[in-house]
Amino acid sequence: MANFGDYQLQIYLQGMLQGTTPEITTDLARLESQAAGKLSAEAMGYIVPSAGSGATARANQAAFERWRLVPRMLRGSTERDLSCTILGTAMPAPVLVAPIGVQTLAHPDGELATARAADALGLTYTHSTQASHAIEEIEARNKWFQLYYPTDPDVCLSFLQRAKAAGYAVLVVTLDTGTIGWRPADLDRGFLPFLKGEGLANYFSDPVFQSKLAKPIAEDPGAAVMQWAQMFPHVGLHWDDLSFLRDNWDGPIVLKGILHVEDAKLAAEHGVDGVIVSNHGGRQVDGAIAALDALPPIAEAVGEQLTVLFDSGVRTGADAAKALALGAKAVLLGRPLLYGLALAGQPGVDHVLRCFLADLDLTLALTSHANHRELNRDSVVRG
Ligand SMILES: Cc1cc2nc3c(=O)[nH]c(=O)nc-3n(C[C@H](O)[C@H](O)[C@H](O)COP(=O)(O)O)c2cc1C
Ligand SMILES: CCCCCCC(=O)C(=O)O
Repeated sequence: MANFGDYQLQIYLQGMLQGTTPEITTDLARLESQAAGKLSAEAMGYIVPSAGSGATARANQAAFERWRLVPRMLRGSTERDLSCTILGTAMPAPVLVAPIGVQTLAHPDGELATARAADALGLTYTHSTQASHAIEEIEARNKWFQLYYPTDPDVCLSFLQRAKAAGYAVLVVTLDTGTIGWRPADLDRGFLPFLKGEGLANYFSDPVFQSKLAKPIAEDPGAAVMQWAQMFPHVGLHWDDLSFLRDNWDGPIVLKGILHVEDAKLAAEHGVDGVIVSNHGGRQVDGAIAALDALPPIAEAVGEQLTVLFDSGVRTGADAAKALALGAKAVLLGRPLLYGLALAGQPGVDHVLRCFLADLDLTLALTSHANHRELNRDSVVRG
């Protein structure tokens, strides 16, 4: 059996034997500056920054710095097994592709490339409601659908039915983006891709959405964008609204954007199957708690009842190992994949995923773990 860590040896050998080095950095924290050379200022302004002063994104990084792994010795395994089954989806590693909208901002192939790269490794790809490609266009064996719950129930139902028909296994309902956060980098440029009609593929391809327009989209695209702008903000969404999803989606439901332990308990009471502890990579509430700091109490409170997943600021194998030790069953990776996409399309995403999996695998090897399930609260200390 091969280990994900073998990618490290492959890179060394290519350097030594063929004299070639990776075109894309292996340091995921440096990807951002490398991608900056490829992306327009508008795209960088949308993708990279966080809400407001950036305090939440900084807090995410600081929290990972505070927690430290405590390596064990002499109990490791030559072969590591990172496989797991999350909410019925078999995965080769506890790593998923986070839902990311409007990926054609980064590369013309957008979500098609990201999904293919994930699929080639057997990883799960999560498709955003705000994607540049429609639900039906995604080819991946393991795919989950992320819902931004539209205010129009007919359109919402249509999304659920389309996702089910297209083979999406799990519904991820994002709760932290009832409306867009205060994002100065975009505001200063007056730029929001959706208002240019980008990232609306799921809406524009939707027959129910189309039926609500006075004219076909091709004849009046501006009116279609405005119709979307009416349906997207949903700050009035309430716990009671989840029953509509439960009634119309027969697979697992995961709530994304949970940070408060009471909300995690409410999630369990409302019959969902999992939560993603996330602050949206710091893009929504400036000054919010670091996602990693929110994880331990939530995992403790609902970890037995719900599948607890994690994202926001994960950049290294050590970051993933810390989140897993603190109670997450798997982590989702966000911006680094978009940077890989910007740099080289599908092969760029593939490289980033392989680097990340290799780093996680080697972290387990070096801390004497045969698999990620052995990580627990004793594997970390808070500095
Ligand atoms: C450009 C961009 C677009 C995003 N679009 C979505 C989206 O459509 N739906 C969603 O639930 N989260 C979205 N997210 C948030 C990610 O799913 C994830 O929570 C976040 O990126 C994790 O933090 P990280 O980027 O630090 O890894 C987006 C993030 C970025 C950077
Ligand atoms: C009108 C805002 C839509 C945001 C959708 C994409 C997203 O989640 C992001 O963080 O950006």
